[in-house]
Amino acid sequence: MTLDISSVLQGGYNHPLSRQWQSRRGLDKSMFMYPIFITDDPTARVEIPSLPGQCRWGVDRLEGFIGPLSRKGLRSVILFGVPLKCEKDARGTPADDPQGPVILAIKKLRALFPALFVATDVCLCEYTSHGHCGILHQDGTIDAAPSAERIAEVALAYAQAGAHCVAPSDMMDGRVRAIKRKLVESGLGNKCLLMSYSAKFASGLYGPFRYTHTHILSLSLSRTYACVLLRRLSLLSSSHFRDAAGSAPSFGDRKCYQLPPGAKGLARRAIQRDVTEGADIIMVKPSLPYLDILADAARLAPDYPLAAYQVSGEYAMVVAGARAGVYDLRVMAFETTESIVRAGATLILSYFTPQFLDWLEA
Ligand SMILES: NCc1[nH]cc(CCC(=O)O)c1CC(=O)O
Ligand SMILES: [Zn+2]
Ligand SMILES: [Zn+2]
Repeated sequence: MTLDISSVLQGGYNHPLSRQWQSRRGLDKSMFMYPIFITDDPTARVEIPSLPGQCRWGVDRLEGFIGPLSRKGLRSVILFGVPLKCEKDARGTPADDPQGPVILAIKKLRALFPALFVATDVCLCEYTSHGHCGILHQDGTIDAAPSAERIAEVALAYAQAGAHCVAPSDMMDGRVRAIKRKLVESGLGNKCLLMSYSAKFASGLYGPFRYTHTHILSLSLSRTYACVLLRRLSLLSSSHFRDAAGSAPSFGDRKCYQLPPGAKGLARRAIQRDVTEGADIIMVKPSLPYLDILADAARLAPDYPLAAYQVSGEYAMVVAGARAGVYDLRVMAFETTESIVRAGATLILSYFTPQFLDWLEA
């Protein structure tokens, strides 16, 4: 029996919030999905200097952190694992460790906040020894089929732990179909939403995010590949040094899977591909430099909710400009967000979410 994943629609509107995302409307609280960083020290609350106002949180802190936001109208979060103590390997084994921070956080948030929509970023880079988002051939290039399969396995583990939504951010070929298939086969096809980072560009704007994964400035990360040390010698500019202990690859870059900034055609093809592979929500990332892609996505996939990720570097830019006295923070947070909605987004992944809960208070 072949599995017809294109017949499965219910996963996309199983939740009251995902039903709201089906229609286009003006800015409101339910459009915001808040990205939060969960680390493996249960009591941690560590500020992230490059992302002012954002912290890495331990699971024991989630009640105190999310409780007040939930009372202000927070509807959804997306979880990013920041493992700092685990043993990383070539296949990203800790990604679906039942005792890992993401799975524990899913369970905790579901139990504490029944009305909160819990999405999880799905990627291997935080958990692989080489820091790439997939599984590699001996020569260091991406091995597509096992990468998609492994990512699907991790997504399934998050869905089984109770995630309402799994969101693959790796940009591996075939992973949307692999994930959807696994969800359907496991009886979760009509329960768990698949939000695909469909058009994710190889952007300089992920800098602060990679820094969120930085524990100590250390050069002792991965020694799996012979070329690493050699390459590292040429990568010791301050910015690469900073990335070195985070989720940044220990050699090479992500340009073989994330899209080149000028590649409108590839972005359009990736969006259409993910639609046919069974995505329930299409995402464009970053947001502001790619509003044309967002508008294209709205035309290419008019029948789908459309997400935009205003990424760490965009947030940092808005905050930095405000701190430098260039403009008012609130004015620019609204202006950038409104432009994203105008371009066609029905939901926004935003580090400004807590502020908007205050600002949108009627
Ligand atoms: N797959 C990892 C991942 N998932 C989300 C982001 C960026 C999020 C942000 O910058 O806010 C990244 C960084 C990257 O691809 O290098
Ligand atoms: Zn990744
Ligand atoms: Zn590569």
